[in-house]
Amino acid sequence: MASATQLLLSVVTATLIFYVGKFIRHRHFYSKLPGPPHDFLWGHLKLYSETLALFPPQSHFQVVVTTIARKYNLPGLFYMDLWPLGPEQLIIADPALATRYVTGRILPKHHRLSEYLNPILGEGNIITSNGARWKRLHDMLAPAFSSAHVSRMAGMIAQDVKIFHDILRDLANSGKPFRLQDKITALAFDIIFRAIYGSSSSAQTQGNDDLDCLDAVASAVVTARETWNPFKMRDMAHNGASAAKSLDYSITTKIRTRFDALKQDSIDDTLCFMFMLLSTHPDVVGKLRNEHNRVYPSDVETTLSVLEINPQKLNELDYTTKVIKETLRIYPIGNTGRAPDVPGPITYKGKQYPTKKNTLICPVQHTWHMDEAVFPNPDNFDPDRFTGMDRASQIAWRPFERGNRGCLGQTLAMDEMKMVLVLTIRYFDLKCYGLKPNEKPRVPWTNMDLVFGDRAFQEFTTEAKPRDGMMMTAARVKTG
Ligand code: HEM
Repeated sequence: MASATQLLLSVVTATLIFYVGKFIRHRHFYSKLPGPPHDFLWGHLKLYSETLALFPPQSHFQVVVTTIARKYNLPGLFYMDLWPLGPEQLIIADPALATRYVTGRILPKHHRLSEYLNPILGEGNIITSNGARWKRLHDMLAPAFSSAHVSRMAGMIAQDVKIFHDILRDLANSGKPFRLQDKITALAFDIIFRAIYGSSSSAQTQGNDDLDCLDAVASAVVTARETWNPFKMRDMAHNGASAAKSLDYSITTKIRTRFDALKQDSIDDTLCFMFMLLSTHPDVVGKLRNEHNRVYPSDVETTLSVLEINPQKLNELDYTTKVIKETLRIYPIGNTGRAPDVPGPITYKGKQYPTKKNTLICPVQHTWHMDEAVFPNPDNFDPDRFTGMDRASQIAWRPFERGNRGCLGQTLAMDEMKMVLVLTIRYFDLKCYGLKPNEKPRVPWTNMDLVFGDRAFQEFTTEAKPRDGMMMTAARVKTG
């Protein structure tokens, strides 16, 4: 009996020694690497959570990384030791290094992305796949998003955007505040549905069950991520699975892998932030209106016809493109997470930086998009900064990421956002509703919250979303 107890004690002691040894080796390894102050007990966990607490609830981690990079003056590349709650991260904050490592090579997507996104996007989706599976999906989807195909679809897209225009007109007539995000999400869903299946989903006018199911899956996964309560986690897993089952049932007649692309709601996030920024920049709105009046007829019906007949005219919208680019510079919707293809050092400025099999390589666009050295006065919404911009800054703009794993939907997204602006900005003034500007800035690198309150900070759901659905009011622009 005594020997059984001794045996048990030895096993417990050996296990303890093993884990303490592992802990010490791990923390020691990261304490020697470039990064913010490292705590032997907490690694960077405490710093991370203290920095996150500076922001409103559920803020996107990219603002945490930017704050830490700025506070501790960490240019280029640094490590975040979030073990055991998260993988150790190698943050890339230099766009040139991102170009070298993410554009130049196809580093595999990190398994953490699959763990988080697969419950929402489905197993084997293009965003988290690697290798032959990704190649097959990419080759299948790429023609649907080519410039030529998007151009052919422009007329159909314009019709959906016109429905959005009509909805705004009714809202302007009513004067009632509304959640802009809901309206734009339905628009984006209609368009992408049409792009892939060639028919309308009528999400804007009648609502759509598939869209509701998508929302339910995403919201269950996000709630499960935010809670420590095991019962709530279980309930959310159940809710998410049953919404996903309904969705799968509803799309059995459609090609599942293509459906994955529907889960891109990045366009509506971007448009919400664009209208938010425009609401306080009448000078930018004036320039947009001038450009649209120069390229298109003044009335909405004839403009719609031109959009349908001659979609190439969208390429003449130089300033409009800059407005979209500037919005995505300040509010990128998220970033990629890669794993080293072969664990080994990354060479940067002549020095070598180690990676392990599990290291999450994270180029954080937001951090260099808000870097004074790359984009001067980064907190200013200034579309004209893209005029005559030097090559380094041009390449540093990477909200769609770049290279083989860059966004397939970029052309579609840009064209859609241009059409939305063309069919709205000359006809409506949109104003933020219920803003509560902060009295002092939450963090030193932005004053946006002095104007927009906590809405200035993107919320982390599946990507970087607007807070509270971006409540707005619309008013019709007086002509003559
Ligand atoms: C403003 C709008 C958009 C932004 C900012 C954006 C951004 C991105 C980013 C950053 C990635 C890389 C993700 C990663 O590496 O983990 C990506 C990938 C992708 N995006 Fe987008 N996206 C947008 C709209 C769209 C749209 C409308 C579609 C299509 C319906 C789309 C389809 C895709 C696909 C299929 C990929 C995966 C490409 C691959 O892995 O080969 N995106 N997007």
